[in-house]
Amino acid sequence: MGTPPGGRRRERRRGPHLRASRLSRTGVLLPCSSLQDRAMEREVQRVRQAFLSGRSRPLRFRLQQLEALRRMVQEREKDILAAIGSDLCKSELNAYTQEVISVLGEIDFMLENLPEWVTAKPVKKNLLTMLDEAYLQPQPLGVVLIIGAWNYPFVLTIQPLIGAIAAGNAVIIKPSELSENTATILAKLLPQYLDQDLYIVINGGVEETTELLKQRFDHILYTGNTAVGKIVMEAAAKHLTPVTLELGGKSPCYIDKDCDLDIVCRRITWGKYMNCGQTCIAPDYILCEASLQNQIVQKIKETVKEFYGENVKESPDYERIINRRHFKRILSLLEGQKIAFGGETDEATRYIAPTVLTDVDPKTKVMQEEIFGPVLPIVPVKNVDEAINFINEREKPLALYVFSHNHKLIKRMIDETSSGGVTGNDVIMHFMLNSFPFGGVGSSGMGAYHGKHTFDTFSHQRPCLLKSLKREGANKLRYPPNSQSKVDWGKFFLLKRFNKEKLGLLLLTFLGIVAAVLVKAEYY
Ligand SMILES: NC(=O)c1ccc[n+]([C@@H]2O[C@H](COP(=O)([O-])OP(=O)(O)OC[C@H]3O[C@@H](n4cnc5c(N)ncnc54)[C@H](O)[C@@H]3O)[C@@H](O)[C@H]2O)c1
Ligand SMILES: CCCCCCCCCCCCC/C=C/C=O
Repeated sequence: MGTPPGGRRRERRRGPHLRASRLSRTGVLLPCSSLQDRAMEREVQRVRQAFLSGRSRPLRFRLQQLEALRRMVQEREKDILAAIGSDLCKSELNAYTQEVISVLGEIDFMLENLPEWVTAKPVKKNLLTMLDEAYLQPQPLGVVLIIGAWNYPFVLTIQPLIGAIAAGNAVIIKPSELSENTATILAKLLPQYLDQDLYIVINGGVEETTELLKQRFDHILYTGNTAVGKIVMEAAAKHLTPVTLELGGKSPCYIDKDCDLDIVCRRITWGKYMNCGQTCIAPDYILCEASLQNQIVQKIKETVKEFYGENVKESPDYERIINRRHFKRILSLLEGQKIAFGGETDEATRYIAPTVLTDVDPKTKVMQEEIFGPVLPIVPVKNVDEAINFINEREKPLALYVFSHNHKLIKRMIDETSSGGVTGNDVIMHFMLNSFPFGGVGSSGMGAYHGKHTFDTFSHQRPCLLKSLKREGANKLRYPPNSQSKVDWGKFFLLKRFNKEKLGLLLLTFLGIVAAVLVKAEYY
């Protein structure tokens, strides 16, 4: 079990940390001034120089760095779990299953597949290029910036890093300052295990992030809220830097009448109250027919007792809200609502009990913003058609959940709505399958990562066509002066069409057969 949150004392500690405006890389503290701005520029330059040295590119080096990262996670597991524990009041066991397992799984997956992914892939050729070498070569983008989130401060920062290293990039990692213990441990440990010039951690708050975003990167992957996502994208646009934005939204959960409510409620209770509701893909609210409401409340209540015991506050499996600002924000969402159960709070420890709201009016505040806390509104709808309309009238969510025995209904829900990802008859679990791209759509984000998708996100698929300096005769067809005959040849080579009235038809046909045979021989 990590250190329990220290209430006001911890809040005070976090204040000066931000005001001190420190750029800390391996413990370097700098005064708050324009000197610091230049220091930021120099740091990014230093990383770029390291990238330009070319040493991040060889497969052997990437594999070594990934193995070193795995060693770091294994050897310093206790420190990492303690840091996550202090930030979110999370037990070691929960920190391990919710964060460390995914990181280790992702590293293993990369190590296993990277040799194949980095290999150039031949592409299909046409008649014009049949004698040439044509392939796609994945190449690193350069210096990438990863801005992590605080709610799963380890996995949401390190998982993108794994793919960025695998793709051969240099990386600047900016952990969230809200999860300050994990930010500190990352700044301490990563330089002990990874190349210190290619992969650096910059810690700080809004001021440092703002300064960092003025620099030029070759890709930025940001995880966090939509408002800051727009700031990141605007800053990136100044350098035409591509972005991956892993944002949030209100992920709906539709419960059909035809289902096993005991199981449904157990799964929803797990996904909603895990990490005290601070999960980007947590079910945000429930849509169901009014007749189901009371049963759902009763079953979630029973499950909360089964999971966390009589006294949730004492459970090692129940976390706390990250800070006072978010605590107060969530409390404000309860105003005027019908609390079916839960609702107990404790400001000193930022505890909010698992809470369910019933008969929620969609116009109220709790239905206007992502809750990101342990509050579960139930919005009654007449039927699945109304549920689909309800979802489609709102911003596209990061996740969608639908529970039913009726497979056709689930398929219909998928076909007629949009969201980053979907899990049918469960919640959260699509995050755990690394063959899926993880990301949002519309206001829940753009781009995706996990597994090969992270490698692709941080790579450029470079088309390479290698020709010979011989065979100039065929190339003359495209040089001026142009003629009808050249056009006919062009049609033949590129459109596989030829003018039947023209002489030479027989010759073209013959050539066509020869070319087809050659292409086939070259391709297979
Ligand atoms: N898609 C995902 O994988 C994912 C994962 C985690 C969280 N999220 C989303 O993140 C949201 C909640 O977390 P949050 O940390 O964004 O909320 P937050 O508002 O508490 O965090 C603010 C963060 O943004 C930074 N920030 C604030 N103003 C800034 C500015 N002007 N310029 C640069 N940076 C600035 C801060 O430094 C801080 O790190 C939710 O919407 C959640 O769904 C998404
Ligand atoms: C023994 C079974 C292990 C399954 C563990 C599932 C843990 C789920 C962890 C979810 C992590 C969610 C990441 C967050 C994304 C956005 O905030």
